[in-house]
Amino acid sequence: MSLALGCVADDYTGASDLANTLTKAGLRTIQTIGVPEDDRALPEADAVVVALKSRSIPADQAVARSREAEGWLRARGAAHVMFKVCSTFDSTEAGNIGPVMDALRGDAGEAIALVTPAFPETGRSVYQGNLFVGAVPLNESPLKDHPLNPMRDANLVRVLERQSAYPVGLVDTATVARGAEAVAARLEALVAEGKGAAIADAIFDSDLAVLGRAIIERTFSVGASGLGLGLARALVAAGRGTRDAAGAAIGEPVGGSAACLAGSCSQATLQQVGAAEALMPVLRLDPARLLAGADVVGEALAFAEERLPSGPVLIASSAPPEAVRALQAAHGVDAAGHAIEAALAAIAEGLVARGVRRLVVAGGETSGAVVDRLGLTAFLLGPEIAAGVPVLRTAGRPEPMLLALKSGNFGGPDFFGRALDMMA
Ligand SMILES: Nc1ncnc2c1ncn2[C@@H]1O[C@H](COP(=O)(O)OP(=O)(O)OP(=O)(O)O)[C@@H](O)[C@H]1O
Ligand SMILES: O=C(O)[C@@H](O)C(=O)CO
Repeated sequence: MSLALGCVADDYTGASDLANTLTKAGLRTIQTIGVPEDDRALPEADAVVVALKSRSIPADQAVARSREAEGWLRARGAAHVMFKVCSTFDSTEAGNIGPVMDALRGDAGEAIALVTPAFPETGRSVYQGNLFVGAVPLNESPLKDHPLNPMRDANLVRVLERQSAYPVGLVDTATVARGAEAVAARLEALVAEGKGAAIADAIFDSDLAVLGRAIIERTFSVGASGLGLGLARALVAAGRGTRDAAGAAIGEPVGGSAACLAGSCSQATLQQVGAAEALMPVLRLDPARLLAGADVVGEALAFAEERLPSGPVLIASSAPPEAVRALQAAHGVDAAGHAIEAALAAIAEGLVARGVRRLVVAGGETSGAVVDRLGLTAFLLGPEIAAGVPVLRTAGRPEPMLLALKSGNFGGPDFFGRALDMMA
């Protein structure tokens, strides 16, 4: 395997989002769960996205796991490694974007990391270093109420400088508009100033194409799927891609029953769960009872077992911000989050034991818990359900499954129905 591009993603939904973008742009892409064993046979690929569940763990653990993933990718020919972060820069004051970026940049021998979470396809843009979600700055968007990492500052130069050991500069939109050479020159000027990273403005896909051309000969960058698009376009233009069919085939139907799990409390997911009530039986879990020791998992599996023969079900813990805050006040942010993730993962395992082979999961941390509990190790890319959300087919599992791992903020109100139709 000689990779054109290697990627280390800090959550599983983000990994599938990026793998989807790279596939559509013409790179044969595989998503692995964690760092594969050295003797693991993988299909030929132009790009590999190593998915980690490292966004919300202690920074030293995130750094160690990310460095191991980068080393695996470099050993398979990746000259450029992109650290995939959330398009809404999900992180806390302590990181983990800054600490992981500093470590991977050092391992890559890279003088400066270009950083941009811009992803115009989903309404994420960066202007003068400020991240916008749609028409509003990050700190005025629903991300200000994120259960694990509420985003309270839209200025990413400030945000990243608080997380990194190095000063952070800006490649502004006027520089990007002048093209790849101007961006490259700006990066060298920032290196001379002692900067270790640079937030790059990007509003349109064309800006991301400029950024991809400007850094493709560098060894390391940080971004969301938009930067992945820019890098992929630069690689395909240089003849490094295979222009493979963009996720057209997911192989033979996998059969079995279908189910949906939602752990995301994002505004988009709350709307999607509400819309799903018109399509299928929906069970809304009571996290307070779960944390009080009730057998919420057993009750949910009994609910599902009774109804799965008639069609899909949806089981959700998702709740609006005020309810999330009340539960966290009573039990703690991490304790509440981890307990609910573990419960949804146990429910997923029980659903598969009852014949589910098509599974839709909403939420990055939730997807990570579910995929780890099911012991899934790699995915092939299928067609796109919604921007940033592909159908995934398990690789290496005796009985194949189809999954959709939906980032909390992605997809329209009809997402669950649309996903199930495409996974039939
Ligand atoms: N009712 C609830 N109250 C409090 N926390 C909840 C509740 N339901 C889910 N959670 C927790 O909220 C967190 C949601 O994070 P998750 O990453 O799954 O979704 P997201 O952040 O919306 O998605 P993404 O990371 O893809 O943007 C998880 O830790 C989950 O356990
Ligand atoms: O970039 C995004 O917004 C998603 O891929 C993601 O990382 C959500 O957790």
